[in-house]
Amino acid sequence: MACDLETETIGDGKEPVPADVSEAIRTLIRWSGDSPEREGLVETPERVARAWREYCRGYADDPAYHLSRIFHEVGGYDDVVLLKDIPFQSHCEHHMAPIVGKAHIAYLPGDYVVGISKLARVLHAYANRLQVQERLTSEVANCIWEHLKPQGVAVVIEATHGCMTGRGVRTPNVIMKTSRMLGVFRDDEKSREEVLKLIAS
Ligand SMILES: Nc1nc2c(ncn2[C@@H]2O[C@H](COP(=O)(O)OP(=O)(O)OP(=O)(O)O)[C@@H](O)[C@H]2O)c(=O)[nH]1
Ligand SMILES: [Zn+2]
Repeated sequence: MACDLETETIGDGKEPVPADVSEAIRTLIRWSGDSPEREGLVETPERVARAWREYCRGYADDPAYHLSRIFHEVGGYDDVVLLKDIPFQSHCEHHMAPIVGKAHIAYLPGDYVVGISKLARVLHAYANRLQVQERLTSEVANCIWEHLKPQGVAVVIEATHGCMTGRGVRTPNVIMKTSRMLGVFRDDEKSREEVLKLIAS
């Protein structure tokens, strides 16, 4: 599969769409109450199919790859590194509706640090899949813990779920918050309080 990890596109955006995928989307349009033969909808099945390949590009992206280039020399820096307010989009695995939010990723280095963009890349590699917020939070934290081997990792995610705002209970402006603490941030209350304060600041 052609996946350019730098620009985060899949193929050239014009790859052929299998006939059964287009037909499935035509069926969905009919089920929704419209006609797939209507002029404005004729090319929609292929557009939707390609859009979904793009929303789900994380399946072709190995999160661990982004943590394969780590640095030993940090000039004696031994305090928390925080990447705050990283915007992301995902889709919930129950309704395939948008999850939109921001993530905060912090770690206390052990022997290594990583280029900060890589933390956001790990997030997107997992977010661009069908998800539940709890698993997304855990997967990001576990990946950093396993591959960067820090003393602690804290991942906090705040997001709104389209399946709650646009359908179902139809309750707007509700934010779901999840957090996953590992190492020192899990075991030591003072360290956890410090990192949460930094995230909230
Ligand atoms: N814990 C959790 N729940 C989620 C997430 N995304 C969506 N959900 C919920 O998943 C649940 C699925 O419930 P079901 O009863 O199987 O589906 P449903 O009948 O469409 O539920 P309603 O949304 O209440 O109409 C809903 O309560 C959603 O709000 C998530 O990331 N984490
Ligand atoms: Zn949902």
